[in-house]
Parts: sequence; structure tokens; C-alpha cells
Amino acid sequence: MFTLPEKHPTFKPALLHLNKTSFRQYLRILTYARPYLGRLLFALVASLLATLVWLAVPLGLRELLDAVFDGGNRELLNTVTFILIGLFVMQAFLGFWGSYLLDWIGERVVTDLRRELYAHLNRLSLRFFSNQRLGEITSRLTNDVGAIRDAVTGTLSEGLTQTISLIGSVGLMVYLNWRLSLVIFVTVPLITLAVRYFGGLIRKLSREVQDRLADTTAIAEESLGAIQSVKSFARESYEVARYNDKAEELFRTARKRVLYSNLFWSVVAVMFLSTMIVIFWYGGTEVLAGRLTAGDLVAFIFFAFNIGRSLGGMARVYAVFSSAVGASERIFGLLEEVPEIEDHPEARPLDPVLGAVAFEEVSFGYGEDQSVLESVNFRCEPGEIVALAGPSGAGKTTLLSLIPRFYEVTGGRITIDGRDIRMIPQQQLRSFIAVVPQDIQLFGTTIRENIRYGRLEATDPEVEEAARLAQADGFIREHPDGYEARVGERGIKLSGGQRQRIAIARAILKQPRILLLDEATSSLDSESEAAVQLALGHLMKRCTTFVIAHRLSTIRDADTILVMEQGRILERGRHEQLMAQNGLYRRLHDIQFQEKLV
Ligand SMILES: Nc1ncnc2c1ncn2[C@@H]1O[C@H](COP(=O)(O)OP(=O)(O)OP(=O)(O)O)[C@@H](O)[C@H]1O
Repeated sequence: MFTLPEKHPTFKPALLHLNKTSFRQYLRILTYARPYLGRLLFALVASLLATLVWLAVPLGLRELLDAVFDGGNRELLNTVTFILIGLFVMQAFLGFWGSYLLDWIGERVVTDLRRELYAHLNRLSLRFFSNQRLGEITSRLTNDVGAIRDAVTGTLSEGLTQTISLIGSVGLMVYLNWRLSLVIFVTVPLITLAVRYFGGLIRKLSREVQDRLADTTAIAEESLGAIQSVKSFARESYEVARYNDKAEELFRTARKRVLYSNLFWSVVAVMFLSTMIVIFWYGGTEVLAGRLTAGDLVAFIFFAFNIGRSLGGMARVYAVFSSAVGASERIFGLLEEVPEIEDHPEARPLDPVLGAVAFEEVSFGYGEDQSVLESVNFRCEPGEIVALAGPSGAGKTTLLSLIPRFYEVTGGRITIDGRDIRMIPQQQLRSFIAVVPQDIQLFGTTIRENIRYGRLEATDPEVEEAARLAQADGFIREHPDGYEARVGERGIKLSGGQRQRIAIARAILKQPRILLLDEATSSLDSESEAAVQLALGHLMKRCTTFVIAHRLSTIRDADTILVMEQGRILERGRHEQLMAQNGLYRRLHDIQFQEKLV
């Protein structure tokens, strides 16, 4: 069957150290903003100007208060008030443009990155997907890409403006009263130490939360994706328990994170407010001693607030920066994943395509030390039917999956019309091969669109003609919505036989030269079976067909039957010849078709 095997998580949570590598990583994120450089510079300049204006506000306030308390100067009071309002408006205006443009760039970068990542995922080979949990991949597309947006929008402008604000505030404070500034110089290092300590802890926990979240998503996707199996084994409570375990683990990690981050803010708040009180007390003493005006003190306090704000902002920047670097490591890791199967530089389309297929000394294994196929040799002419028979695990599905190059052979070569398939562009190769698997995947759209998947440019009458040839037109029209009826996820509203006929209609529309068919093992009722056979007959007429045969009729019609065991072709020939040989084929045949023969 064409199904994916057990999936193993191979993503390792990235352990983050903020060093040169992470800085390089950050620069790499920023390269995504390069197309929007003009906007970015404009936004940065606007944010910087907004910060400078903000730094001027306390100085204005100082003038305002001194004008009233010291000079009693009404005219100056009016002017300063006017200027202050002007400064606020200007600050708001610049601030708006700064953050609007940065948010715009952030959203744009996320969209670009998501598109690139999705396109890249589509280029990756089947082997990659069989080794990953889907939930992990979707989590990269959603959560991690989101974390990167914050890095672009937040860190750059906030880091810059908060630094300027910090330096400006400190400078102006020293200018106003250096003795009072000493209070700040004692407390700031203490606050910084607290930020470093808690910051590290919180970052580590945030990463753990992300990983736990990915675990829960993976479980939900896995079991909801296989809901039919879950239900058929009545394993709902088992699945719920499995999910609950992970959800509780997530809760425990998240609880720890909120505990530390709240503790962090409480500690910082206590330190900050104590500093303020000391400033009030000491500043008051200075005012009483005549070394400081009331306006100076108010301006000073504003600057102290600014420093607190900037430090908080920088801690935030640090947190966002590190979570973005962690996320980007995972995303870039995914983007660097090299597709296993790529077109050879000299590959060129096959024209015309006749459909003669040959395996020459083909060997293959999924892993390094696992051999699934060994020295497989055969050839077939265009239009022939090759049936594959053999016990389960013999390598029949594997052999078929090598023809469209879902996997690369590890030895020997496969040719179509004499050309090594590695020298045919993948797009073309797969365009003339149709696969009708046992496990048919339909999309959650209309029946018409599902059939049209075989050839996107097919017209409505062509779609309907294909459905008619596939014996599907009848049951489609019986539905009140006909071709516009929507198929539930995985075609849950259609019967097995109906799904097969939709898949056959898709294949007919594709007009393939080579057909790979995994006959359904589940028994269809005889009416359905006859319809499916009729549909297949039409399709097979024009193709070289490889079929993993479970039906006696298919076996009898085959030009060649390849009997496989443990990755080798053990016997080959037509039905009568193989029966006469009295070997594995005959044994399998007798077991499988005993009832039908009597
Ligand atoms: N994606 C995969 N990754 C690793 N091993 C695989 C994969 N698919 C199949 N195998 C292994 O390769 C061997 C051949 O499997 P294959 O599915 O080709 O056999 P088969 O003859 O089609 O069996 P069945 O009739 O039961 O489908 C088996 O041992 C199987 O475990």
C-alpha cells in the first residue's frame, strides 16, 4: 500500500546561547526585510525622532514648572504648554508611522517566509515526510514563523529606541544633578542582574513551552487524522488520555513560566519603586537645600521612569530576540533540508512517451543498512500489464514507488523508453504516471475539483466524461448537489468503491502512459467491484500498467506476473506458466483464491 510508515520526531529543540551564531541567525532573519529597506529606514528614523521628542518632554515640563513656581511667568507658562502639546502630537505622529511601518514589514516578512517555507516543504521528498510528525511541521509554519515576526517588528526598533532613550535619559539626569544620579547608578546594576537571572530562566521555559505545545499539536493531528481507526478500536478515551498527559505537561511548564515571569516583574517593580522613593526623598532634600528646583526634580523623576521603561523594553527585546533566534534555527533548519530527489542538470523531457519500463539490477533500501529490493531485473513493453504478487512485505509497493521516483534507487537503474528516469525532469515523469493507491486521499472540496486534480486545466465536460468512463457519473448525479457536492475530509461521505472510482476518474483525466495500481484488498460488493473493474479496464487500455494484484481476474489478464519474495523476483511468467511451475505462485494462488476456484 502507498502509506507512510510510523513517524518519528527528529526535530531537536534548539538550545540557545546568545552568541555570534545567534546574532548571525538574527541578521539572517533581517535579510527577509531587505526588499522593504526603504520602509524600514523610514520607520527607524520615525521611531528615533519619536524617542528624541519624548526625551525633550521632561525638559519642557521642567520649564513649565519653574515658570510657575520660580518666576511666576504667565507668558512663559502659556508658551511652554503650547510647545508641550506640540511635542506630544509630534511624538504620537512619529510613533504611529514608526510602529505602523514596522508592523507592516513584520507581517510582510512572515507572509514571505511562510510562502517560502511551504513551497520548500512541497519540494521535499517523501522520505522526509515519513520521518517527521506532521504536527511538528505545521507548528514551524505557524508558531515559529510568528515568533520571527516579533523579531522583525519589535527588536530592531525597540532595541534601538530604548538604547537611545536610556543613554539620553542617563545623560540628561547627570546634567540635571549628578549626585542624585548616583542613586540610579546603584540600583540599575541590581535590576540588570535580576533581569539577567530571571530572563535566562524565562527564556528557557518559553522554549520548553513551545516544544510541549508542538507535542500536543502533533498528538491531536495524528489521532484526529486517524479518527476512523481511533473509533474502530474504541480508543477515544486512550487518545484523550494521551492528549491529556501532554496537555498537562504543557500546563506544568507554562505554569512555571508564568510563575517566574510574575516573580520577575514583582521583583523589578519593588526595586524600581524603592528607587523612586529614594529619589523623592533625596531629591526633596536637594530642593530644600536649594541645589535643585521643583522643575528639575520632576524632570529627573520622568527620566528615572524613562530609564525603567527602557530597561523593561530592553529585557523584552532580549526575550523576543532569543525566542526568535530559537524559532529561526528551526525554520532555517527546515529550509536547509535538501530535497533528496532533484532534477539532474541535464535532464530533459521524454518525447514521445511510449511507456516501456525496465528495471536493471535495481536495489533499494529505506535506510542505510536495510535492503528491501535486490537485483531486480525485468522489462515490459508499452501497453503491457505487469502484475506483482507475493507475500506481504515482499517489496511490491516499494517497487512501484520507485517508478515515479518517490525514492531514489540505491543501485542499478530504471528506464522508461530506454532513458534513465533520473534523466527525465520529475514534473514530466510524474505527469505521465498515474497512481491509484488503496488508500485514496480526497481533498475537502467538491467532487468536480477532486477529479480535476488529475489535470487542472480540464474543462467541465472533460471532467464529466472522465467520471462517466470511470463509472462514477451515475452515483455523482444521484447526489442532490451532483458534481458540486463537497467531499468530507478524506472523502468520508463516499463508499470505498466510490472513492476508488473518483480516483480512477482522476487518473483517466490525467491521460497517463503508465499506471500504478494498488488493488484494494477490502472486498467491494460485486456490483461495485464490477463497476471498478470496468472503469479500470478503460484506463488500462491506454497504459503500461503495474498492478499489485489481489484479484484473480487481474492476474489472469496480466502479460507478466512478477512473483516477489524478500525483495527479489522469484518467479515470472503468465498465469498458466506459473501454475505449471508449482512453486511459490501456485502456493499463494491456491491459498488466496481457493474459495473462488471451487
Ligand atoms: N517508508 C518506509 N520506510 C521504511 N521501511 C519501509 C517503508 N515502506 C516499507 N518499508 C519496509 O519495506 C519492506 C517492503 O515493504 P512493501 O510495502 O514494499 O511490501 P509489500 O510487498 O507492498 O507489502 P504489502 O503487500 O503488505 O503492502 C517491508 O519490510 C517494510 O517494512
